[in-house]
Amino acid sequence: MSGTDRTLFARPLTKEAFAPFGDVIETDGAAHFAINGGTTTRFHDLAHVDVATEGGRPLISIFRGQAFAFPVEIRMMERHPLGTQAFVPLQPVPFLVVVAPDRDGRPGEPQAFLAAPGQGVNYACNVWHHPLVSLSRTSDFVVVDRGGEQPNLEEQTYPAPYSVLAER
Ligand SMILES: NC(=O)N[C@@H](O)C(=O)O
Ligand code: NI
Repeated sequence: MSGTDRTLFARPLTKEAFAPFGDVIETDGAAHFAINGGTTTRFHDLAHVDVATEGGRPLISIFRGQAFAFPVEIRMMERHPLGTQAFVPLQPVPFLVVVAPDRDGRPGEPQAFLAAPGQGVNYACNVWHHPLVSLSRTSDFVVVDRGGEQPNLEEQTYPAPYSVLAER
């Protein structure tokens, strides 16, 4: 954190840095092998999808996210206690990923990551995150998450907003 005490700088999204919050979905460094007679490469098992808790089922949806401009105000966070949630852009566009550790049932200080074109994310179960933040232009994302009858959305508002800047 730098600048005022509620200013964040987005840092590059990497598997290592994001590991406490979930998976980075990307071909770089992924296990892969040729299939279909060598005409296709399968980048295999890129994220841990967990949506079966309490009878949940996997949903595949498309979110069309409107573009935000920096500085991005982070006023609230949410989480999905019963399942993971993956976002994979359908076009090679950057987007902003904001997550936070849990602090006694509320989101702690947020961490901002800039997903590069070609990257996606999979939030682990019950991880605090900000709803989709597209950048540059309205973009479509394939979203894989949990369907079921039980409530699976918890939201918390920060006492004061954080402001995310693109970079130092
Ligand atoms: N609410 C909803 O379906 N979207 C959020 O979960 C989100 O993370 O964007
Ligand atoms: Ni969500």
